[in-house]
Amino acid sequence: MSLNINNISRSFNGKEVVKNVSFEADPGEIVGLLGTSGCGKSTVLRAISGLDTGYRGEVEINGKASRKVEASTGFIFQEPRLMPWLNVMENVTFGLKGKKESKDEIGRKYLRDVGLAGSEHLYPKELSGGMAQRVAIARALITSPEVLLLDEPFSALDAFTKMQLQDLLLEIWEEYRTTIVLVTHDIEEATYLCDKIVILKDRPGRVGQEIILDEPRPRRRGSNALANYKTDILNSLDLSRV
Ligand SMILES: Nc1ncnc2c1ncn2[C@@H]1O[C@H](COP(=O)(O)OP(=O)(O)OP(=O)(O)O)[C@@H](O)[C@H]1O
Repeated sequence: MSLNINNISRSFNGKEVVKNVSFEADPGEIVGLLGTSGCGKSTVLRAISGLDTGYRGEVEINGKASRKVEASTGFIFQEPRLMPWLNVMENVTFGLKGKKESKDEIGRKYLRDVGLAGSEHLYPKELSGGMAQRVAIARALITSPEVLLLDEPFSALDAFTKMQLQDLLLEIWEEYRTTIVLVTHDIEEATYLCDKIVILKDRPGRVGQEIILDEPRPRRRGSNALANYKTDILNSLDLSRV
């Protein structure tokens, strides 16, 4: 599905925090929303998601204006937000209708996809942070979303788990070709994952620059090409001397 974000502005208590933000995501594209803390990334994502409707401007999904949470949209947040009284399988299949056996069969497929086969009966308190976030990814995928909105999904994880889950996200994207909008403040993450990076800057937040990453996958972390993109981003954020 395509996304057209047209001139989104948002004020809270009379203070504008995001101003005239516009960008597009083509079907199957991974678009990063990158910027320093407080520049309005989550505010823009909440407008796209339909969770917030108090903005000016327009969000178009496949060419159609939308101001509600669409069934075709999946969410992954910074914290997994699992229900502690439900086990892994029950958390993942919670939103599905139908008989338990058929729900469990679908659940097993998505748990396999995220590398959690065999963990169906564990409860959230028995999971590591990375496992819990894998459950959250499976829960988002099980509704077959055509758009995935990710708000700093890996920022609470240690560096190694973060890299594993970034690769998992790419594997999943290879299989489902979902359109993805990823909010992040992690420049390495953005350059490793994204086809396009929309840089938000200033207060109120506005689009500073769009960077197209014309770089085939699989990408190599630490490659010169990605380092060059990182320099471009730091320059765009006026952070190259920090
Ligand atoms: N519901 C709200 N009520 C009042 N102010 C808000 C609300 N939501 C966001 N803001 C303000 O809007 C600004 C942008 O917040 P937002 O969370 O979108 O930034 P962000 O770029 O995602 O930051 P971070 O990277 O730290 O999560 C901040 O100054 C924040 O305090």
